[in-house]
Amino acid sequence: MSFIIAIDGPAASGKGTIARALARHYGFHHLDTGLLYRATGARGGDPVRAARALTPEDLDRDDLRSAEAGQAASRIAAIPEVRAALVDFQHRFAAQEPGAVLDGRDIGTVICPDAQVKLYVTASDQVRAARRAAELGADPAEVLAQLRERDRRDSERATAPLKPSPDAVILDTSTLSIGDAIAAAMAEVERLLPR
Ligand SMILES: Nc1ncnc2c1ncn2[C@@H]1O[C@H](COP(=O)(O)OP(=O)(O)OP(=O)(O)O)[C@@H](O)[C@H]1O
Ligand SMILES: Nc1ccn([C@@H]2O[C@H](COP(=O)(O)O)[C@@H](O)[C@H]2O)c(=O)n1
Repeated sequence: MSFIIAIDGPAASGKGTIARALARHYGFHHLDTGLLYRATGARGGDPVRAARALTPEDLDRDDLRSAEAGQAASRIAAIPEVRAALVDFQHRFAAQEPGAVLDGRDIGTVICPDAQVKLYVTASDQVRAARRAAELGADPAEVLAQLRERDRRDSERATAPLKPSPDAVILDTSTLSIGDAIAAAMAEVERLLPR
């Protein structure tokens, strides 16, 4: 049986950074599930049709990391039929041996409720905005407003809202360096990894 690490959290909390490091360390497959929603939004047209037609190549587009693509993603992510169209791909990805790390908003709650490790990675709004602004070379105040709008939309939607699974370990990275955040996440995996 594949070993699944589910990592959820709000925008720019550092979940992708941790997910990539864990996948590299353990030799697991990694899926940034936000890319599915970003690529669906970037396809344009009817979002449900776009989600159903998504191919792995769509995830390689080089315009998916922009703030605009993030906003478009969070709008179409609130549509239940869009989410339903993306479930099978995520389940197949998670089933790969020897294990998989998926990061997103609903991995521990909806997509992989039986994941062996569940982390909810968070950080203060200001810290997240500063990190994302530095990454994009953007204005921190503008990024802060966008993050808050996206988090509100993601948390308040009716289907698969952003929230920690009751059995998730909460990891607040506000005052942690990247190395310390990865070490804290790895300590949790080590506790639960069968030997
Ligand atoms: N602990 C940390 N300390 C400082 N910078 C960090 C830390 N963790 C992540 N970062 C930086 O913050 C930015 C956002 O991190 P990352 O992309 O991992 O977040 P995310 O939660 O996956 O974002 P998204 O929701 O957009 O997918 C990146 O530039 C990353 O290098
Ligand atoms: N499991 C997920 C992952 C993402 N979303 C939505 O996509 C937007 C972009 O995600 P990033 O991780 O790339 O920032 C995000 O704001 C969510 O609306 C989702 O709904 N479920």
